[in-house]
Amino acid sequence: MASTPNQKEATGNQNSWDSLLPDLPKGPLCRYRKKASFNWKEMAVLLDGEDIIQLKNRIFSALESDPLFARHPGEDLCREKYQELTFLRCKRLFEYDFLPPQEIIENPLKFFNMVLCIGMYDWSPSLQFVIHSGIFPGAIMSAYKRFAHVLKQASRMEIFGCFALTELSHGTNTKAIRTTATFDRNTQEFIINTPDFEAAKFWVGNMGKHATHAVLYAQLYTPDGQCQGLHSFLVQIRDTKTLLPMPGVMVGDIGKKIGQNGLDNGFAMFHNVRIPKENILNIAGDVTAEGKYSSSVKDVKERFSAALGTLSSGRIMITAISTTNLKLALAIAIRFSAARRQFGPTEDEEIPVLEYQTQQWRLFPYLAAAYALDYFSKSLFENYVEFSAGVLTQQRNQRQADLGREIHALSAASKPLASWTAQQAAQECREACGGHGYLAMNRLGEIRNDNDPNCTYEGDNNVLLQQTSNYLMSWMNCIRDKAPFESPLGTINILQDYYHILGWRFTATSVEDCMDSSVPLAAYKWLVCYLLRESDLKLGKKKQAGLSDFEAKNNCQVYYYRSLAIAFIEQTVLQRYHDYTHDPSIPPALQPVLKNLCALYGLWSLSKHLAVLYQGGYASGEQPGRLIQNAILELCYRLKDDAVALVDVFAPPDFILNSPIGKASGELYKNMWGEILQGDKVLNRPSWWAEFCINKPVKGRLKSRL
Ligand SMILES: CCCCCCCCCCCCCCCCCCCCCCCC(=O)SCCNC(=O)CCNC(=O)[C@H](O)C(C)(C)COP(=O)(O)OP(=O)(O)OC[C@H]1O[C@@H](n2cnc3c(N)ncnc32)[C@H](O)[C@@H]1OP(=O)(O)O
Ligand SMILES: Cc1cc2nc3c(=O)[nH]c(=O)nc-3n(C[C@H](O)[C@H](O)[C@H](O)COP(=O)(O)OP(=O)(O)OC[C@H]3O[C@@H](n4cnc5c(N)ncnc54)[C@H](O)[C@@H]3O)c2cc1C
Repeated sequence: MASTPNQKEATGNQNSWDSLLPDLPKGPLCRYRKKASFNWKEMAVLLDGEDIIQLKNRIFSALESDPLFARHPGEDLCREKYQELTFLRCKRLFEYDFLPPQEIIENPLKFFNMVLCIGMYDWSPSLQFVIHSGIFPGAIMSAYKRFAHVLKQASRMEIFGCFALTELSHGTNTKAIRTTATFDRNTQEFIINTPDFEAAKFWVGNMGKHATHAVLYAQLYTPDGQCQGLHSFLVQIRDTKTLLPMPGVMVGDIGKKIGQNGLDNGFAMFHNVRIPKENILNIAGDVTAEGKYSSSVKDVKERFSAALGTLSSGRIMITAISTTNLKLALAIAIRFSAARRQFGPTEDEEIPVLEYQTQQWRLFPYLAAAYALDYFSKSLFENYVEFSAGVLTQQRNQRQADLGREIHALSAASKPLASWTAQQAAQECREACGGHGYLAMNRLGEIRNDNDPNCTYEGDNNVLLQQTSNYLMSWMNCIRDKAPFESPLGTINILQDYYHILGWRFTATSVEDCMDSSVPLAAYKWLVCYLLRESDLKLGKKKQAGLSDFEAKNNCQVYYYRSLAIAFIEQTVLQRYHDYTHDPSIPPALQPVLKNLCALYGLWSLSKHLAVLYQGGYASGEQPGRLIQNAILELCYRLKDDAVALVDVFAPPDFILNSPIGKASGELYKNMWGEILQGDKVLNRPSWWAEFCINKPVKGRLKSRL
């Protein structure tokens, strides 16, 4: 498989890099580009590999030359028009057929990258496309023999898919979903019903206007009146020839959102809608012709996790989507900061705002996070591909089950980490660009608003973190019993040394010591063990005080379970990135800057836990806190001359980035001015000019006379 995150060596030479990646235009940013310690093209080839770069080029240039994707400066589309355009663009993606199935099978990372490339242009068509051709088929794949024809129809866009789990009154709490699917053995059908409007399916992407078929989650009832729990079904909701609702279905659009308004999120209610028996997606269980429930998974909890297993792929993808937003925002803010000059040491010399310590400290840790999270999301996706291969080949061994649990625990925390990081970064980048950051044409508002739901969909971040902390707590018995244990990906193996690690202390004595990521990594290992111990003690105390399991766990979240899950995922991201950046096969010209990024990511993330490091005795006295702070500032300073080249590595072409202040030339004023003047009716007299010039207000006419 080409272009994996495990690829360690940049292939080729200057000529081959030049043929893959064109030179960037000359301009004010050259000053920084010349000072960079590395060749940005070599770095791009190392991180993505030639194959993925070629795919990206193919997609970007197709979009740029297609009038349907043309950018219209100053245009303000109404929602209806934006939804229509999004659908036309999504349809056009089928015509391009960027990735035939064989290419995806050979390298699934290409699918992952395709979604991100289209998203860099605009998330609405990208998400519409991925819901239909990723989430919808992904959810029915496990029953694929039965549904081969549906997958074929979906691949030709003869039908259009959505994924309908959430209801008006329940989202994260999936056990409380109330839509019912009752088996009728006389007709061999399921009857789908929505008990009342609060159980209407709600928020469902593609359902508002276009979807003809839904993967629908409902409580399965057998003829004996027993509820067999949450199952998924394939249900037709609109006629494929007319797009009118099917009999018994009421379906509509939920209205304007804070972002992603090209995408049609919808609601639906079902009244005695009959679907054939075969339309159950028999991942967790099935019913016989006589109406008896059968499942190869005997444990109810395991059945529940099997029914929700498909959500992990979405959470990994959202980790990458958020990281992509992080990159877009940083590309704009860092290029702006390198070109924008304000104040200076003398009256006649103004310096780029990137030279200011505060600007570096506000932006560079996010730059480091973008590199670390990018590596992590790709590597987790590869883990997921391995897991999926096991599901498709129906492997039912212990390793496969353990791998599913571990990936669930990782993705349930990496989605919160990445989406929150991008959310905070988008705001910081907006402010880092001053007033110009607030101008819609510069795109930071769109990035911030389109990123926002990443914190909520596919499970609310705060609730998902509980899944990760539950997973970590589940190892406490093994730890106490000193029983041997390990996980398939090895992410919890540090807990084997739990007692030993709890005795570790901060030992660095100079800023130079802290320049390597091994320092924050050791601190993180201690932090995870410490928070695990404290969470366990706290839970024990709550239970002893007579609280039920439910209450006890709820009262251990803040400062304990929640912090534990966050520390664990940060440690895991850092560990993977540390291993990658320290691999001897990384080209020597690239290794120093990558190591600086890794150390900065580790120290900056760790600095948010300083209070706990002191509280638990890992750090004491003035020195540790001071050293960490000074090391962060030193690393920011060391990265200053590399920052522009580091964003050149991941910034898409100007047309895709679509931000005058973020263009590669750095000619921010020319670019902004040009765009403003291209706007429709910029210089026109307003159509309501007479309201000022002729119809003068009669002052006080409407004043109350009571
Ligand atoms: C060769 C092979 C090639 C393969 C190629 C692969 C290519 C793949 C491409 C796929 C592409 C996919 C693209 C996706 C793109 C995404 C873009 C985003 C677009 C936005 C769309 C938005 C869509 C939605 O929002 S849909 C609605 C989503 N809703 C949710 O996520 C609901 C969240 N809630 C829950 O998941 C649960 O209710 C939860 C987790 C909160 C649990 O609640 P509860 O407290 O009731 O249960 P527990 O007791 O905690 O759990 C019981 C048990 O189950 C385990 N479990 C739960 N979930 C999972 C899981 N996903 N996997 C595994 N196990 C799970 C849980 O851990 C418990 O286990 P224990 O062992 O008992 O602890
Ligand atoms: C843009 C967008 C697109 C979406 N697309 C789809 C789609 O295609 N298909 C689909 O099925 N769904 C979709 N959804 C729905 C989405 O999956 C849910 O909104 C999400 O799972 C969160 O559920 P909720 O809205 O019910 O939040 P709730 O669970 O009601 O959460 C509300 C608040 O309560 C808190 N909370 C809840 N439970 C707990 C707890 N146990 N402990 C502590 N705090 C708690 C949460 O942290 C949150 O702050 C979409 C949502 C959005 C915003």
